[in-house]
Amino acid sequence: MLEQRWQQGKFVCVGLDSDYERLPAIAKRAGSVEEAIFVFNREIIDATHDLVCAYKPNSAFYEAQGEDGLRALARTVRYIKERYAAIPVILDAKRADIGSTNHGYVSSAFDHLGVDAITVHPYLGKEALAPFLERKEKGIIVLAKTSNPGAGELQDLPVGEAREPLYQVVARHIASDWNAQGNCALVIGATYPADLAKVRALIGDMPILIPGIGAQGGEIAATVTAGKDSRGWGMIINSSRGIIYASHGDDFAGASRQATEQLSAEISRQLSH
Ligand SMILES: O=c1ccn([C@@H]2O[C@H](COP(=O)(O)O)[C@@H](O)[C@H]2O)c(=O)[nH]1
Repeated sequence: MLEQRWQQGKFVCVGLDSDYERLPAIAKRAGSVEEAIFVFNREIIDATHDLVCAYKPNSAFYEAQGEDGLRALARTVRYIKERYAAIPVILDAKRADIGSTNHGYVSSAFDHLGVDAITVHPYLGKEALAPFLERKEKGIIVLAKTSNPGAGELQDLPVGEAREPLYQVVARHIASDWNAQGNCALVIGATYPADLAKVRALIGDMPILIPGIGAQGGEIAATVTAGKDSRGWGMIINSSRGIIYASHGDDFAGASRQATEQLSAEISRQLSH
């Protein structure tokens, strides 16, 4: 699914981090919390669907609203699947536990919610993540170097005989060993372009989900230079707040389209250099 989108020059992932408290008044007038979040998402999806390579709802914003939020998330995923079936949906939930518990996370995300991919953290190791990794028709996107300022506290620690930073060890393990089904990808923050380049050199053409553009300070030019694969593809470049809150007025959907178009055009410009 991603390759089809990349072939069309689409690299932007719209992060549906729909925080009820930040929704424009016009969306809140839709009624319940569930309805407001769903309507907000639907308008943004309808306004951006032809520009994106993926949508990425972050489960935190939906869980925060209890049952209303969870119903809005389920309706949002269903809406994308029914209207825009070619667009992958990534659930950003950063799951992972011992193997037996992971079966529950897998059923919840893939069988009930119906998303195409999920983010997980690697801390419990390949054995524990087997229930995710075995789902060869789904994408398993593993955190390697996150975008936050404190990411290096653990992720940069030198490990093993070669004293390699931990995030590089994680990236190599996943590319060489965990990816037997060809369904893995990595998360590398746009805020660390030098590390992004190092990881790209280690993992070949494996996809990378790249958050941290815009609100967190990541720059497009450095991200594209460091993140593109040998085909000039391989990037899922996420922007959440920069797109969905581009306007807080009645024109929020149009503004989200404009912000997506701008980001997409900037990525294309960098790719053509
Ligand atoms: O390293 C990471 C991993 C995930 N995220 C998530 O991506 C979006 C970023 O939102 P912006 O508003 O574009 O900053 C959000 O859902 C994060 O939880 C990340 O930022 N960094």
